[in-house]
Amino acid sequence: MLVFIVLLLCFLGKCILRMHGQDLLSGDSFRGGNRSLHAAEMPPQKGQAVSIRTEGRKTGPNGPSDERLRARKWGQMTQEQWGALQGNLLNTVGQNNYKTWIEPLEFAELEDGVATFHVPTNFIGNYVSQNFGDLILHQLSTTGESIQRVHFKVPASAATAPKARPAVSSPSMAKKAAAPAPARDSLPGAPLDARFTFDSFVVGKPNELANAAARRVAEGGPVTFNPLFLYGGVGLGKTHLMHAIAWELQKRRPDLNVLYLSAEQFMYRFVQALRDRKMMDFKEMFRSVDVLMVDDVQFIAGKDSTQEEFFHTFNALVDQNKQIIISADRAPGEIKDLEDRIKSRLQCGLVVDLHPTDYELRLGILQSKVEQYRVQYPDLQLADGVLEFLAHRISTNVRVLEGALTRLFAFASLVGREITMELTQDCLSDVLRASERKISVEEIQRRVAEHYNIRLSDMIGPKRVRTLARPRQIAMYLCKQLTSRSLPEIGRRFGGRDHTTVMHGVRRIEELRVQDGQIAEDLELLRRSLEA
Ligand SMILES: Nc1ncnc2c1ncn2[C@@H]1O[C@H](COP(=O)(O)OP(=O)(O)OP(=O)(O)O)[C@@H](O)[C@H]1O
Repeated sequence: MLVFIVLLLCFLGKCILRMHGQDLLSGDSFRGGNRSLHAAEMPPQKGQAVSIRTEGRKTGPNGPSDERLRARKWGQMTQEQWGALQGNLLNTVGQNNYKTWIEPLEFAELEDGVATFHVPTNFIGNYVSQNFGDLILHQLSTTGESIQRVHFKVPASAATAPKARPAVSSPSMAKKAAAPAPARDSLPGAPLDARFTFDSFVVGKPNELANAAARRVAEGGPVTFNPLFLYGGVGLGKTHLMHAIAWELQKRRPDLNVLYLSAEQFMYRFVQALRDRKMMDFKEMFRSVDVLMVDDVQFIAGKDSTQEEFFHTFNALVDQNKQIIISADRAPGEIKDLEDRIKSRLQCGLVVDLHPTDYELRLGILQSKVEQYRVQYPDLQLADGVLEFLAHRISTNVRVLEGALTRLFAFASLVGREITMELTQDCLSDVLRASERKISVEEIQRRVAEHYNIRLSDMIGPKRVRTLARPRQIAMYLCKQLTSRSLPEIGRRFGGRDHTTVMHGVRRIEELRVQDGQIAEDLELLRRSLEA
């Protein structure tokens, strides 16, 4: 009997303990006991109460448990740490990449060595993972936390939100968008660069037609030409103009559903839809836009299924009288491996090319960038002639030109010096070498000989009379300025002269350039004709 009573008491005691435990667990739930340390380090989920599960742990009814307090502290610390790391990332990836790819990331949680970030779209997630994943992991590891992996995901709340899409999809606009939040996962568009507007686009002869056509489309009036096809070489402003159209349309016609994306993103979305068996959603989404802008369409050349889908999307939109704007690096007819039926569709509207920049346009772009830099570097002095020099020397593309100027300003501000010609040549020696026009020594000799009306043979011959020696020195000077040849090489091409003779000639012309207006004018004329 005694044994029975003891057993009964034990059983009742266990029941009471278990009930008590469940009561306590009803307020908060906890994660597995064997991972209790890690669970206690879990940061709170965004927008929710802390959700940490464990077994057999208790918390008082009047306040959070120790674990919960620790979890909060950890969460705050991590957000702070992430904030600090963002600064490092900005320095490493540059402002443009940062704004487009890093800024939209929201730190969500750290669990089992996996740091999770929320991203507005799967596309951004994949892009960041592929291009900046290692960098972010490296930065996170500097905090001393044990992090093996970074993971990017679209938050569930965004994926299940009602389907709505802003007129133009961009992270900054997505941030501005009022509730209800758009279904970010359904946004296939690429972020727009806030700097690429019509205001910041410098117009010159080479791009005036493209600019005018882009502006017309950006008015959002009745569709007059479809598609607008912009093409041109690398870095000539195609993307800039497309973004400018998108921004302008957003301002003027916020009712329109504008979608900008690269052909690569189009393909990516298409493949993803196939994989997820969501082709109907894909078709519906692309057919519901009012303005479709596809950048770098040459990318889909040779990709049969993507071309097929693009073709149908294109036709469906044109049939509905929806505006399409396409860009490519060459004219439709010249895109290799692009189906003929697509080529002919692309030629149906207005095909406009952006010509390579000329000196005046390059100078205009540099001047406009310098105005922007004046705000950032108010104390920096810029010597006369530097912009003209850069506009002359860097004619490859605007991207390189801009990059050179950015570097120059950053460098000058770091060393606290005026931007002189000498500093420019030092700081940008590699860019200047790389973008050197392929002007040959022979071409210079020929032009100078023509200009001074002397025989080419006299240019390289032994005679030293002033009427021949001066043009020869001018030609040597121009060879030094406009080619990458060394002094000994130049000497060899001038009838096997010694490099000291070339050096003397170059110095003499440098002096005369300042003292003698006629020589300065001749040099300018010759340089222009050689660079034309
Ligand atoms: N006319 C212009 N005025 C001001 N900035 C310009 C102009 N043309 C190009 N740029 C600048 O040059 C850079 C490169 O331009 P963009 O990216 O639009 O070139 P792209 O033609 O699309 O090149 P890619 O073929 O490589 O895609 C951008 O920073 C852009 O702002």
